Amino acid sequence: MAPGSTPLLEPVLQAHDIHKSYGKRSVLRGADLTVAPGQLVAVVGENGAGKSTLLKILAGTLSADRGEVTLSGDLGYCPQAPVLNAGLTVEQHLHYFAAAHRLPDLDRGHELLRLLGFERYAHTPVGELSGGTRQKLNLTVALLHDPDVLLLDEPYQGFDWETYLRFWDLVDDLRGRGKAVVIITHLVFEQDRFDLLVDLAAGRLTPRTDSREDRHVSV
Ligand SMILES: Nc1ncnc2c1ncn2[C@@H]1O[C@H](COP(=O)(O)OP(=O)(O)OP(=O)(O)O)[C@@H](O)[C@H]1O
Repeated sequence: MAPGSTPLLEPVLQAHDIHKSYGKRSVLRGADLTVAPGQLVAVVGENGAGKSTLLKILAGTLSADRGEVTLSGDLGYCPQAPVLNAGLTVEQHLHYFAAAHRLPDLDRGHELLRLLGFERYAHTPVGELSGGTRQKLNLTVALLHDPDVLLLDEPYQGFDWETYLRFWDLVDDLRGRGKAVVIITHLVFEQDRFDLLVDLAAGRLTPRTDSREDRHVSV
């Protein structure tokens, strides 16, 4: 069990003793994390602390040198840099990813376009979108198959205030439906939104004791 993390429900995501170096640069040195269904977790830390590296390892797009990640259920991952095709429209991305996830229709995709306020760009090629709108599509793609665990790497970069608020409505809805959400954030003012805040420093994760975790797990 990760220090300070005591979910009552079976974890949907567990990382144990994760180590990762880039050449001689040791970034993760025994990072542990346990996430329960419906838990909203913030990963905070200085620039270069290894937050994105950790998320990539949790998402399975980067291998750890040592340690183990256990996931139950579907995963959605929103990386910092959108992996989108500039020549395809927003709608074409929905089709592509819906097919990849074998979804029967685009209903959830269209709902996300509406919720994030960018339906008017449905037929615009990604190469012509603003950075913030590309980020909305990046998030939509991660959410499309309604995954059980969501890993979001600074997901609201470039969002205007209205979209930022809509983003949190979306997260509240996910959390209320038992989805686990792990978010890398730098924004100090939003930290009381989370059930659990973990600090990444010196390659290890340390839960903050003043998080809302106790409140959450007693619900
Ligand atoms: N592919 C790579 N090759 C070599 N070094 C890397 C690579 N990716 C990241 N690093 C280094 O590993 C360290 C951790 O990087 P990472 O991007 O995980 O940090 P971060 O906490 O997400 O930073 P930020 O808050 O600036 O986004 C940094 O020193 C970075 O330069």
